Amino acid sequence: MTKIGVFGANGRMGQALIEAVEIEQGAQLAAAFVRSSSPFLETPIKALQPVHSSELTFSDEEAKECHAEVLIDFTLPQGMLVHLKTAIDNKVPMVIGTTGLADDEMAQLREAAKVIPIVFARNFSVGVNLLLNLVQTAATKLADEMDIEIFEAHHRNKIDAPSGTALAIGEAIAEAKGWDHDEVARYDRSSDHTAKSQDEIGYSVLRAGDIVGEHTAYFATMGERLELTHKAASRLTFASGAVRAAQWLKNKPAGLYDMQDVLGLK
Ligand SMILES: NC(=O)C1=CN([C@@H]2O[C@H](COP(=O)(O)OP(=O)(O)OC[C@H]3O[C@@H](n4cnc5c(N)ncnc54)[C@H](OP(=O)(O)O)[C@@H]3O)[C@@H](O)[C@H]2O)C=CC1
Ligand SMILES: O=C(O)C1=N[C@H](C(=O)O)C[C@H](O)C1
Repeated sequence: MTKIGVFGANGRMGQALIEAVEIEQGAQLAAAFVRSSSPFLETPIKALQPVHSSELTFSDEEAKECHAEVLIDFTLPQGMLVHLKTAIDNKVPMVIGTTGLADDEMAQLREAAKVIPIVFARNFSVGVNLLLNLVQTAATKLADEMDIEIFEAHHRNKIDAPSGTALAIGEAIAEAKGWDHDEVARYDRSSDHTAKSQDEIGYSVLRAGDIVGEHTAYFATMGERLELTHKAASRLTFASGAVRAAQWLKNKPAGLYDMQDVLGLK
Protein backbone atom coordinates (compact mmCIF):
# COMPACT_ATOMS: atom_id res chain seq x y z
CA MET A 1 0.00 0.00 0.00
CA THR A 2 1.38 3.45 -0.94
CA LYS A 3 0.13 6.35 1.19
CA ILE A 4 -0.17 9.43 -1.04
CA GLY A 5 -0.49 13.14 -0.19
CA VAL A 6 -2.09 15.36 -2.86
CA PHE A 7 -1.33 19.12 -3.09
CA GLY A 8 -3.73 21.53 -4.83
CA ALA A 9 -6.62 19.24 -3.89
CA ASN A 10 -9.28 21.71 -5.05
CA GLY A 11 -7.72 22.12 -8.52
CA ARG A 12 -8.85 20.29 -11.65
CA MET A 13 -5.95 17.85 -11.43
CA GLY A 14 -6.13 17.69 -7.63
CA GLN A 15 -9.68 16.38 -7.87
CA ALA A 16 -8.73 13.88 -10.57
CA LEU A 17 -5.79 12.70 -8.42
CA ILE A 18 -8.04 12.08 -5.41
CA GLU A 19 -10.33 10.01 -7.66
CA ALA A 20 -7.37 8.11 -9.14
CA VAL A 21 -5.99 7.24 -5.69
CA GLU A 22 -9.42 5.80 -4.87
CA ILE A 23 -9.49 3.70 -8.05
CA GLU A 24 -5.87 2.45 -8.21
CA GLN A 25 -5.16 -0.82 -6.38
CA GLY A 26 -2.44 -0.44 -3.76
CA ALA A 27 -2.84 3.33 -3.30
CA GLN A 28 -4.35 5.13 -0.33
CA LEU A 29 -4.94 8.84 0.36
CA ALA A 30 -2.79 9.99 3.31
CA ALA A 31 -4.05 13.58 3.06
CA ALA A 32 -5.38 16.18 0.62
CA PHE A 33 -3.88 19.69 0.90
CA VAL A 34 -5.09 23.13 -0.09
CA ARG A 35 -3.48 26.52 0.60
CA SER A 36 -3.91 27.83 4.14
CA SER A 37 -5.80 30.81 2.60
CA SER A 38 -8.12 28.56 0.56
CA PRO A 39 -11.91 28.64 1.07
CA PHE A 40 -11.68 24.84 0.72
CA LEU A 41 -9.50 24.48 3.87
CA GLU A 42 -10.97 21.98 6.32
CA THR A 43 -13.81 21.00 4.00
CA PRO A 44 -14.69 17.31 3.49
CA ILE A 45 -12.69 15.70 0.68
CA LYS A 46 -16.04 14.28 -0.43
CA ALA A 47 -17.07 17.83 -1.33
CA LEU A 48 -14.17 18.00 -3.81
CA GLN A 49 -14.45 14.46 -5.12
CA PRO A 50 -17.69 12.58 -4.32
CA VAL A 51 -16.23 9.06 -4.53
CA HIS A 52 -13.90 9.78 -1.62
CA SER A 53 -14.18 9.81 2.18
CA SER A 54 -15.57 12.66 4.25
CA GLU A 55 -12.19 13.36 5.90
CA LEU A 56 -11.20 17.05 5.83
CA THR A 57 -8.59 18.82 3.73
CA PHE A 58 -5.41 20.06 5.46
CA SER A 59 -3.37 23.19 4.85
CA ASP A 60 -0.30 22.52 2.68
CA GLU A 61 1.76 23.97 5.56
CA GLU A 62 0.76 20.86 7.55
CA ALA A 63 2.08 18.42 4.93
CA LYS A 64 5.08 17.49 7.08
CA GLU A 65 2.76 15.84 9.61
CA CYS A 66 0.68 13.73 7.25
CA HIS A 67 2.80 10.54 7.06
CA ALA A 68 2.55 10.43 3.26
CA GLU A 69 5.02 8.03 1.62
CA VAL A 70 4.85 9.99 -1.66
CA LEU A 71 3.63 13.54 -2.33
CA ILE A 72 2.04 14.58 -5.65
CA ASP A 73 2.03 18.15 -6.96
CA PHE A 74 0.04 19.47 -9.93
CA THR A 75 -0.25 23.16 -8.98
CA LEU A 76 1.62 26.23 -10.25
CA PRO A 77 5.43 26.71 -10.28
CA GLN A 78 5.51 28.96 -7.18
CA GLY A 79 3.33 26.52 -5.20
CA MET A 80 5.32 23.52 -6.43
CA LEU A 81 8.59 25.04 -5.11
CA VAL A 82 7.10 25.52 -1.62
CA HIS A 83 5.76 21.94 -1.65
CA LEU A 84 9.12 20.66 -2.91
CA LYS A 85 10.85 22.21 0.12
CA THR A 86 8.45 20.34 2.42
CA ALA A 87 9.28 17.08 0.59
CA ILE A 88 13.04 17.70 0.91
CA ASP A 89 12.84 18.67 4.60
CA ASN A 90 10.93 15.45 5.34
CA LYS A 91 12.79 13.23 2.81
CA VAL A 92 9.55 12.22 1.08
CA PRO A 93 9.60 11.21 -2.64
CA MET A 94 7.65 13.50 -4.94
CA VAL A 95 5.73 13.18 -8.22
CA ILE A 96 5.53 16.51 -10.06
CA GLY A 97 3.28 17.30 -13.04
CA THR A 98 3.27 21.09 -12.78
CA THR A 99 4.19 22.73 -16.11
CA GLY A 100 5.37 26.19 -17.13
CA LEU A 101 8.58 26.00 -15.05
CA ALA A 102 11.20 28.67 -15.81
CA ASP A 103 14.85 27.59 -16.21
CA ASP A 104 15.77 28.55 -12.63
CA GLU A 105 12.74 26.65 -11.27
CA MET A 106 13.77 23.58 -13.27
CA ALA A 107 17.29 23.97 -11.86
CA GLN A 108 15.86 23.92 -8.30
CA LEU A 109 13.96 20.73 -9.15
CA ARG A 110 17.18 19.10 -10.42
CA GLU A 111 19.00 20.09 -7.21
CA ALA A 112 16.16 18.62 -5.11
CA ALA A 113 16.48 15.32 -6.99
CA LYS A 114 19.99 14.95 -5.53
CA VAL A 115 18.31 14.60 -2.11
CA ILE A 116 14.96 12.86 -2.79
CA PRO A 117 13.59 10.70 -5.63
CA ILE A 118 11.41 12.74 -8.01
CA VAL A 119 9.33 11.78 -11.04
CA PHE A 120 8.82 14.91 -13.14
CA ALA A 121 6.79 14.59 -16.32
CA ARG A 122 5.01 17.18 -18.41
CA ASN A 123 2.50 14.50 -19.38
CA PHE A 124 1.66 11.33 -17.42
CA SER A 125 -0.37 9.56 -20.14
CA VAL A 126 0.95 6.35 -21.71
CA GLY A 127 0.07 7.62 -25.20
CA VAL A 128 2.09 10.85 -25.00
CA ASN A 129 5.10 9.02 -23.60
CA LEU A 130 4.98 6.63 -26.57
CA LEU A 131 4.51 9.65 -28.86
CA LEU A 132 7.82 11.07 -27.55
CA ASN A 133 9.51 7.97 -29.00
CA LEU A 134 7.52 8.03 -32.26
CA VAL A 135 8.42 11.67 -33.06
CA GLN A 136 12.10 10.82 -32.58
CA THR A 137 11.76 7.97 -35.09
CA ALA A 138 9.99 10.29 -37.55
CA ALA A 139 12.60 13.03 -37.06
CA THR A 140 15.51 10.69 -37.80
CA LYS A 141 13.97 8.52 -40.55
CA LEU A 142 12.24 11.20 -42.65
CA ALA A 143 14.14 13.30 -45.20
CA ASP A 144 15.92 16.42 -43.97
CA GLU A 145 13.70 18.82 -45.96
CA MET A 146 10.66 18.05 -43.78
CA ASP A 147 8.95 21.01 -42.11
CA ILE A 148 8.33 20.32 -38.42
CA GLU A 149 5.47 22.02 -36.56
CA ILE A 150 3.75 21.29 -33.25
CA PHE A 151 0.13 22.21 -32.49
CA GLU A 152 -1.53 21.98 -29.09
CA ALA A 153 -5.09 22.67 -27.90
CA HIS A 154 -6.31 22.99 -24.28
CA HIS A 155 -9.21 24.31 -22.20
CA ARG A 156 -9.75 28.06 -21.74
CA ASN A 157 -8.25 28.09 -18.20
CA LYS A 158 -4.80 26.80 -19.08
CA ILE A 159 -2.34 29.64 -18.49
CA ASP A 160 1.06 28.33 -19.66
CA ALA A 161 1.79 28.20 -23.40
CA PRO A 162 2.98 26.31 -25.31
CA SER A 163 1.97 23.39 -23.09
CA GLY A 164 4.62 21.41 -21.26
CA THR A 165 3.83 18.44 -23.50
CA ALA A 166 4.27 20.46 -26.70
CA LEU A 167 7.69 21.58 -25.46
CA ALA A 168 8.59 18.00 -24.47
CA ILE A 169 7.69 16.85 -28.01
CA GLY A 170 9.77 19.67 -29.51
CA GLU A 171 12.72 18.88 -27.24
CA ALA A 172 12.53 15.18 -28.18
CA ILE A 173 12.60 16.10 -31.88
CA ALA A 174 15.48 18.55 -31.38
CA GLU A 175 17.46 15.88 -29.50
CA ALA A 176 16.92 13.36 -32.33
CA LYS A 177 18.02 15.96 -34.88
CA GLY A 178 21.06 17.05 -32.84
CA TRP A 179 19.65 20.60 -32.57
CA ASP A 180 19.68 23.04 -29.64
CA HIS A 181 15.92 23.38 -28.91
CA ASP A 182 16.15 27.00 -27.72
CA GLU A 183 17.80 27.97 -31.01
CA VAL A 184 15.31 26.23 -33.31
CA ALA A 185 12.02 26.89 -31.46
CA ARG A 186 9.81 29.49 -33.20
CA TYR A 187 6.85 30.65 -31.12
CA ASP A 188 5.63 33.75 -32.92
CA ARG A 189 5.44 34.66 -36.59
CA SER A 190 3.58 37.94 -36.13
CA SER A 191 6.70 40.11 -36.10
CA ASP A 192 9.11 37.87 -38.02
CA HIS A 193 7.99 37.76 -41.67
CA THR A 194 10.51 35.24 -42.98
CA ALA A 195 9.81 31.96 -44.76
CA LYS A 196 9.74 28.67 -42.89
CA SER A 197 13.17 27.09 -42.48
CA GLN A 198 13.67 23.32 -42.27
CA ASP A 199 15.92 23.87 -39.25
CA GLU A 200 13.17 25.18 -37.01
CA ILE A 201 10.32 23.81 -34.92
CA GLY A 202 7.20 25.98 -35.07
CA TYR A 203 4.65 26.03 -32.25
CA SER A 204 0.99 27.00 -32.36
CA VAL A 205 -1.54 27.09 -29.56
CA LEU A 206 -5.33 27.03 -29.17
CA ARG A 207 -7.27 27.74 -25.94
CA ALA A 208 -10.98 27.00 -26.01
CA GLY A 209 -13.82 25.54 -23.96
CA ASP A 210 -13.14 22.32 -22.07
CA ILE A 211 -10.52 20.62 -24.29
CA VAL A 212 -8.57 18.28 -21.97
CA GLY A 213 -5.38 18.19 -24.07
CA GLU A 214 -4.52 17.56 -27.74
CA HIS A 215 -1.10 17.53 -29.38
CA THR A 216 -0.04 17.02 -33.01
CA ALA A 217 3.47 16.87 -34.44
CA TYR A 218 3.52 17.61 -38.20
CA PHE A 219 6.27 16.39 -40.51
CA ALA A 220 5.49 17.90 -43.93
CA THR A 221 7.14 18.21 -47.32
CA MET A 222 5.98 18.75 -50.91
CA GLY A 223 3.38 16.09 -51.74
CA GLU A 224 2.94 14.46 -48.34
CA ARG A 225 2.42 15.13 -44.66
CA LEU A 226 2.68 12.91 -41.58
CA GLU A 227 0.65 13.95 -38.52
CA LEU A 228 1.19 12.22 -35.17
CA THR A 229 -1.66 13.12 -32.81
CA HIS A 230 -2.55 12.37 -29.21
CA LYS A 231 -5.91 13.34 -27.66
CA ALA A 232 -6.66 13.00 -23.96
CA ALA A 233 -10.34 12.51 -23.17
CA SER A 234 -10.16 12.76 -19.36
CA ARG A 235 -7.86 14.19 -16.66
CA LEU A 236 -8.11 10.78 -15.00
CA THR A 237 -5.66 9.57 -17.67
CA PHE A 238 -2.95 11.91 -16.31
CA ALA A 239 -3.96 11.33 -12.68
CA SER A 240 -3.84 7.52 -12.96
CA GLY A 241 -0.38 7.82 -14.54
CA ALA A 242 0.78 10.01 -11.65
CA VAL A 243 -0.53 7.55 -9.03
CA ARG A 244 1.22 4.72 -10.89
CA ALA A 245 4.41 6.84 -10.84
CA ALA A 246 4.01 7.38 -7.08
CA GLN A 247 3.80 3.63 -6.46
CA TRP A 248 6.84 3.04 -8.67
CA LEU A 249 8.82 5.83 -6.92
CA LYS A 250 8.19 4.82 -3.30
CA ASN A 251 11.42 2.88 -2.69
CA LYS A 252 13.67 4.39 -5.35
CA PRO A 253 16.97 6.14 -4.53
CA ALA A 254 17.28 9.93 -4.92
CA GLY A 255 17.33 10.97 -8.57
CA LEU A 256 15.33 12.65 -11.31
CA TYR A 257 13.06 10.21 -13.15
CA ASP A 258 10.39 10.70 -15.79
CA MET A 259 7.29 8.83 -16.95
CA GLN A 260 9.29 6.96 -19.58
CA ASP A 261 11.33 5.46 -16.71
CA VAL A 262 8.10 4.46 -14.96
CA LEU A 263 6.68 2.87 -18.13
CA GLY A 264 9.96 1.22 -19.20
CA LEU A 265 9.90 3.07 -22.54
CA LYS A 266 13.57 4.10 -22.62
N1 LIG B 1 1.91 16.57 -16.27
C1 LIG B 1 0.65 16.30 -16.62
O1 LIG B 1 0.31 15.17 -17.07
C2 LIG B 1 -0.38 17.35 -16.43
C3 LIG B 1 -0.01 18.56 -15.92
N2 LIG B 1 -0.95 19.51 -15.65
C4 LIG B 1 -0.46 20.70 -15.00
O2 LIG B 1 -0.93 20.70 -13.65
C5 LIG B 1 -1.03 22.05 -13.19
C6 LIG B 1 -2.41 22.28 -12.56
O3 LIG B 1 -3.39 22.20 -13.57
P1 LIG B 1 -4.94 22.32 -13.17
O4 LIG B 1 -5.29 21.33 -12.13
O5 LIG B 1 -5.69 22.33 -14.45
O6 LIG B 1 -4.96 23.81 -12.54
P2 LIG B 1 -6.01 24.44 -11.48
O7 LIG B 1 -5.91 25.91 -11.65
O8 LIG B 1 -7.34 23.77 -11.61
O9 LIG B 1 -5.40 24.01 -10.05
C7 LIG B 1 -4.22 24.58 -9.57
C8 LIG B 1 -4.10 24.21 -8.10
O10 LIG B 1 -2.87 24.72 -7.61
C9 LIG B 1 -3.10 25.47 -6.43
N3 LIG B 1 -2.10 26.52 -6.32
C10 LIG B 1 -1.84 27.51 -7.19
N4 LIG B 1 -0.85 28.30 -6.75
C11 LIG B 1 -0.48 27.80 -5.54
C12 LIG B 1 0.48 28.19 -4.57
N5 LIG B 1 1.27 29.25 -4.76
N6 LIG B 1 0.60 27.44 -3.45
C13 LIG B 1 -0.17 26.37 -3.25
N7 LIG B 1 -1.12 25.95 -4.13
C14 LIG B 1 -1.27 26.67 -5.26
C15 LIG B 1 -4.49 26.04 -6.63
O11 LIG B 1 -5.00 26.44 -5.37
P3 LIG B 1 -6.02 27.72 -5.30
O12 LIG B 1 -7.32 27.23 -5.85
O13 LIG B 1 -6.04 28.03 -3.83
O14 LIG B 1 -5.42 28.81 -6.14
C16 LIG B 1 -5.20 24.83 -7.24
O15 LIG B 1 -5.56 23.92 -6.25
C17 LIG B 1 -0.72 22.94 -14.40
O16 LIG B 1 0.64 23.30 -14.35
C18 LIG B 1 -0.96 22.01 -15.59
O17 LIG B 1 -0.26 22.35 -16.73
C19 LIG B 1 -2.27 19.33 -15.90
C20 LIG B 1 -2.69 18.14 -16.43
C21 LIG B 1 -1.79 17.05 -16.75
O1 LIG C 1 -2.96 22.16 -18.11
C1 LIG C 1 -3.42 21.11 -18.60
O2 LIG C 1 -4.63 20.86 -18.61
C2 LIG C 1 -2.46 20.12 -19.15
N1 LIG C 1 -1.19 20.38 -19.00
C3 LIG C 1 -0.11 19.55 -19.40
C4 LIG C 1 0.78 20.28 -20.38
O3 LIG C 1 1.04 21.48 -20.18
O4 LIG C 1 1.26 19.66 -21.33
C5 LIG C 1 -0.53 18.17 -19.86
C6 LIG C 1 -1.90 18.07 -20.48
O5 LIG C 1 -1.83 18.33 -21.84
C7 LIG C 1 -2.96 18.89 -19.78
